[in-house]
Amino acid sequence: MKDDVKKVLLSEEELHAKVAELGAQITKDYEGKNLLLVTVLKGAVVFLADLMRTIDQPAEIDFMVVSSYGSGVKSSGVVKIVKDLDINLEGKDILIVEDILDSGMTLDYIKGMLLDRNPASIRICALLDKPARRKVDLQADYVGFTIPDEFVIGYGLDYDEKYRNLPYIGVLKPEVYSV
Ligand SMILES: O=P(O)(O)OC[C@H]1O[C@H](OP(=O)(O)OP(=O)(O)O)[C@H](O)[C@@H]1O
Ligand code: HPA
Repeated sequence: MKDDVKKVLLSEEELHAKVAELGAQITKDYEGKNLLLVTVLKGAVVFLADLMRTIDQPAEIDFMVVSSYGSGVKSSGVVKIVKDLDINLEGKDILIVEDILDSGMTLDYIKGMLLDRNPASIRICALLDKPARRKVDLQADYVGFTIPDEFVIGYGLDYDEKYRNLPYIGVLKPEVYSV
């Protein structure tokens, strides 16, 4: 698998150090709150699994599955919910845990939808931020790394559903895309 990788963008060590830093900050900020970590499958599962163990507050977790209508969520911004959250959001302090904020269309839609359910608060924690591709005015409240406009894989992120199990974040060789 590593023969397909052109370069390592973020090593396992860099990822783990940053996740610990984010977890420490979230621990402070959510003292005495009703923290609910909301994750959109599948890309963010690896980040969530690591992050939640660095947060020293009693937290709940819940998952959503979304998919795009027709020509794709990234261009249209229209998202269909395939699996909704199980937990009632009223009074909860929601932290949406995402692997990457790219165009921002997915998160913009999800944040708006969750806001309608009367949570006490709602914030976004994105491991990666690719601001060069943003199409909506949306920023994460917690960002791990700001990255250049390159397609990245690993640590949960996929290309064609593969490479999620790479323990680091890398960039694929161009020939992998063209086969
Ligand atoms: O900011 P955007 O341009 O909307 O892109 C970000 C979204 O794209 C990825 O999900 P994807 O649709 O690839 O599904 P996955 O999580 O199952 O990989 C990622 O996990 C975000 O949810
Ligand atoms: O760079 C990326 N890699 C994988 N999935 C993604 N979804 C949005 N951007 C990316």
